Amino acid sequence: MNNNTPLEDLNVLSEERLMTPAELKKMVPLSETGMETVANGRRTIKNILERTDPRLFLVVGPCSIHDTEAAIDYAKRLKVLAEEVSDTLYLVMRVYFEKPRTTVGWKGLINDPHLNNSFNISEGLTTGRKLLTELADMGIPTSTEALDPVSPQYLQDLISWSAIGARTTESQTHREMASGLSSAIGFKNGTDGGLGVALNALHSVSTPHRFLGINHEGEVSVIHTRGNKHAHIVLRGGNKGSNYDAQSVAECEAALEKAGHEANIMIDCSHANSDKDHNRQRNVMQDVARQIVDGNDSIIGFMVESNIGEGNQKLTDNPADLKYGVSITDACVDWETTEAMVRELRDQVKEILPQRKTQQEKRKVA
Ligand SMILES: O=C[C@H](O)[C@H](O)COP(=O)(O)O
Ligand SMILES: C=C(OP(=O)(O)O)C(=O)O
Repeated sequence: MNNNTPLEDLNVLSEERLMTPAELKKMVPLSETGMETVANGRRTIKNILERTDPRLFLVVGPCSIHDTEAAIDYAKRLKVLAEEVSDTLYLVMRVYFEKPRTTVGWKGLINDPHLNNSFNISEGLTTGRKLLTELADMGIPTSTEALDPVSPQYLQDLISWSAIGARTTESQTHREMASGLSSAIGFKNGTDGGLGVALNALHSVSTPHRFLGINHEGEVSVIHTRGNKHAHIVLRGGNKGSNYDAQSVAECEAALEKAGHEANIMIDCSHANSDKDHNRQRNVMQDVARQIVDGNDSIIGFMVESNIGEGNQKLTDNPADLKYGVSITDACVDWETTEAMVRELRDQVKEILPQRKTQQEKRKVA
């Protein structure tokens, strides 16, 4: 029991002390090889954003990770595909442990690693860190949604690209947190499709902030950030429809220019851009690939929700009944479709890569 007055914690049931970030890192350290993977992943993405690398990067993988064995299985396939297309595309695996829910539901592996409302967050963080270190050892660059403002201290040293989701792009807490992240970061447009919140986020995140957080020893601290200079927008569609078409992309470019931001746009093929129909992700990618072939040079990457098996499944009272490699959050394209989509994109874009480089060089000179 604590010594609080009867006026405090009226809605708090209990508290448990968690290991510190330093303790978890000591227990699950990052190897030299893993460190190289992360450093190389971050550098490559930043080079793509800065246009010193003409390739496109793809954030591709499960909507959420609930089974680490299946995640390793997926990663092994991705590694082979990544090498095959590496002349044109840079593949980064989606390793999402924290899910922002519209109302309520399973909030991800960190919050409830046993999928049964036992909420063993300490185990969730440990399992998540172990998976990320294993992936880094395999040479797989990873990405995640930075949702909880405390968890980055436990995991972000393993991440090459981060997202701030549509539900939190407008949140000051998330913009402050992102201003201190070491990876490049994508801000989704709002759930209503509005670009304004993401444009404001790009302004905010590039600026230094002072805010409350924890340090590596787990002590409550005032965090003073430098500002993140590698932030960009992610178009994911909204309540009123999709926003990946050429006109929406042109409107986004104009809005970025007016606000004084780099014209760097990632297209999320899923979410409201696919109307949550996983099969439509392929059409979105094909349409956007055509825009790139036709000369668009503001699109720097894609997001795809992909898994071993197609679609999704409901999480029931018996997690042992779950089908292997199938999402328990948003529906995903299966592995075979993922391969086909990635190869199709590579084949289309490969031809114009030298031209794209020239356009980028021209832009740098201008
Ligand atoms: O990407 C995942 C979901 O779209 C997001 O977490 C919202 O999910 P929900 O509407 O099922 O809660
Ligand atoms: C939750 C996600 O997307 P959004 O924020 O666009 O809904 C996601 O990418 O997992």
